Amino acid sequence: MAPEIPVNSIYVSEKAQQAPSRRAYVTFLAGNGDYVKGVVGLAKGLRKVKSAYPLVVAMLPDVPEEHREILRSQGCVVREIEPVHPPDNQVEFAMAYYVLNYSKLRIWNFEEYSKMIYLDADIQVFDNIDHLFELPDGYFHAVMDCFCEKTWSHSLQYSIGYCQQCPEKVTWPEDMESPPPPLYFNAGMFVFEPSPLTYESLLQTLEITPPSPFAEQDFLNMFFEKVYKPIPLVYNLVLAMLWRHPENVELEKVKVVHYCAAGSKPWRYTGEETNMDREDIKMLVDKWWDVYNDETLDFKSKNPADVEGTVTKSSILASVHEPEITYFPAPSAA
Ligand SMILES: O=c1ccn([C@@H]2O[C@H](COP(=O)(O)OP(=O)(O)O[C@H]3O[C@H](CO)[C@H](O)[C@H](O)[C@H]3O)[C@@H](O)[C@H]2O)c(=O)[nH]1
Ligand SMILES: O[C@H]1[C@H](O)[C@@H](O)[C@H](O)[C@@H](O)[C@H]1O
Repeated sequence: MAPEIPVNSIYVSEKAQQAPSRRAYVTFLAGNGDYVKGVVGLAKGLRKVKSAYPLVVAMLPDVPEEHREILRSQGCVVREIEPVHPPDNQVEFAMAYYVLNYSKLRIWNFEEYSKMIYLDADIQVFDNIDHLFELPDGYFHAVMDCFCEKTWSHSLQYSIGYCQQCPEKVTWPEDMESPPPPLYFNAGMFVFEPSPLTYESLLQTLEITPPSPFAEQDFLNMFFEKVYKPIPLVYNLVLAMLWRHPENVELEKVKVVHYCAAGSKPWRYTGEETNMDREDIKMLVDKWWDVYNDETLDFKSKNPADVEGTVTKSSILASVHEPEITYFPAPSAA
């Protein structure tokens, strides 16, 4: 059950005036695996679209120093965070490693920033989205998710074929005990205001909230239910939308692509998984690589001392592997 959270309880800190210097993008990085490539791609993507704001990388202590160095050399602001653990519970996460993502809650404590745009490391920005910093404070802005992929098979929505992307196709049965679920966002991209009070409230609420399959995504949906404001899907194209709801997608207008469908992470892409052989997917994966491989997008520091160590960047990146989870025990299945 969602707690009652009136709009004014999303604390907007007094310091949260919209000074441009206090705005930033923020992403999350865990482990010694290959998601660092996603962050490098994202940093270069933001540079390509001439974003005016820095990219902060909130990272767990298990990110190795050489990966931190790569990110600094790409102009990122490296911020170490402590892991956040959900209360013990027997839950089967949609993907076992989703337990890591509760640590994202730490970004509400980045109070030197007044407004931030969170982007997962498997996101690429193909058009400037700086204007989203102008969205009104006091809300949680994000794109509505789709419930049609197998990762949703634990849910009632999936079992009856209901999706909020096309609520008239399979309507919510009248004889259902519960009302249709509230609008649900994908937590790979959102606009928010850091605030120590919201941060404390998030952590305290987490302590009494049992974990659930989509980990922090479910939790944030519950916590911010009353202040959630959907934004157009061009700001976070969840790739499954291409085959589940093509009528809702105008691909040429999409600004932000989220490579979250199984098999779609560009740096692991083989084309073999279901739906990965589609022309639109191949085009989007190629587009990601074009940005990643474009050396003209590498950060050019004004201070030569800052770029020390960048010579070995390519060789380090070429050798990074899929992540090993070192910080959290694997969650037990229900
Ligand atoms: O080993 C890892 C695993 C994940 N991540 C970070 O965690 C993010 C989320 O992981 P995925 O991108 O693999 O997850 P999905 O896109 O499938 O996840 C969706 O559901 C998750 C539920 O926990 C989160 O809400 C996430 O933001 C949302 O897009 C990554 O982008 C990355 O920033 C790492 O740094 N290292
Ligand atoms: O929010 C989720 C998440 O991003 C998963 O990675 C994806 O498999 C689902 O389709 C999506 O609804």
